[in-house]
Amino acid sequence: MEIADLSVAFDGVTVLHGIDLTVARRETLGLVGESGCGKSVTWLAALGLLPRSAGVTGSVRLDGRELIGAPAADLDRVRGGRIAMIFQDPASSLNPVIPIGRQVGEALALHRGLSGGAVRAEARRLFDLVGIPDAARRLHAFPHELSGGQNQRAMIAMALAGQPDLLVADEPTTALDATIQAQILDLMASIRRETGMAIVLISHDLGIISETCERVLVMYGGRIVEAATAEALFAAPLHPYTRGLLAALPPLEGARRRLEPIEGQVPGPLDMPPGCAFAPRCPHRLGVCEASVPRLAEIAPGRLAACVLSESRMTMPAKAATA
Ligand SMILES: Nc1ncnc2c1ncn2[C@@H]1O[C@H](COP(=O)(O)OP(=O)(O)OP(=O)(O)O)[C@@H](O)[C@H]1O
Repeated sequence: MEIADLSVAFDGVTVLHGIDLTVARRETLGLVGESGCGKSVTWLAALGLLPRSAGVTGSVRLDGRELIGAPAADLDRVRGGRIAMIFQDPASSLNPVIPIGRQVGEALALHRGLSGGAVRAEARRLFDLVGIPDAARRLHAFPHELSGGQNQRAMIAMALAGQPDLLVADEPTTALDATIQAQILDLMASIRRETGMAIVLISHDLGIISETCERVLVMYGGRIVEAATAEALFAAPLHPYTRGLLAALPPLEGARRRLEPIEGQVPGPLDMPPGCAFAPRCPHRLGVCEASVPRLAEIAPGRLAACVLSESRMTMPAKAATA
């Protein structure tokens, strides 16, 4: 999937500013950033799921075919078929008055053209695959009869019904407790290994991203501010915002240290500063940062950052760069 110069405005106020990103087959891509930075809007816009009133410009291509402005019937085939999306709160995404088996069955009929016994057999296979115990009985259950973790597994089963090439998971485990969270992430990883589908994981949690994703995009103020492999990003983050996110994370190993919060708050779309959106919170800001928006530049192969200081950071010893 190739997204180019994707922008979104609500009531004339731009919230997403020219996003460029690609997702390759079988890849796991993480999208991270604080609340309101545009993670969800990027994907809702890409899949044509925003309200009609939203102004969406740019290009979203799947295997070269443009999705922005594509006929509704084409988008219906893509959504759920080629690309599936799961959300934070399974209970609000599932229909509360329809047994979950039937909801999975509808997806199987729509995207795979199955009917009758074939639907029941495949729904059961999918429930087994996502680890819902006693699948035959649970297919008849309503969402309120299942736990949060089981409902999220049912959502994943529904997402898999169309055999998608790409699964976009928007905070899929935020509503779940820590052990169930780990199980759901393991489940997604094992399904990816089996099916070869790509996964885009949207999360505000860098820990989850580091464990799950090969490549990471960091978003701030409706823009991508850093892009790198997970390994490079966690070893030596370039953008001061990424460094701030990492400094605010409790270390799992080594000596305990005081966590450093990022002072201030993410600016809303109406009070976006004129230059770099992070400048008002940045401990290293220069005059130039407040004057113009820094370009997302390739600092090294596969490493992009939108910060005037990132080039010099790249040449600094790692210890100084992360300080
Ligand atoms: N339907 C809408 N109408 C108006 N503004 C919206 C709408 N949807 C999102 N926004 C605004 O777009 C911006 C980006 O929102 P988005 O939901 O993409 O952020 P996010 O990074 O996914 O945050 P979160 O982690 O809280 O979901 C925010 O300022 C939000 O208020």
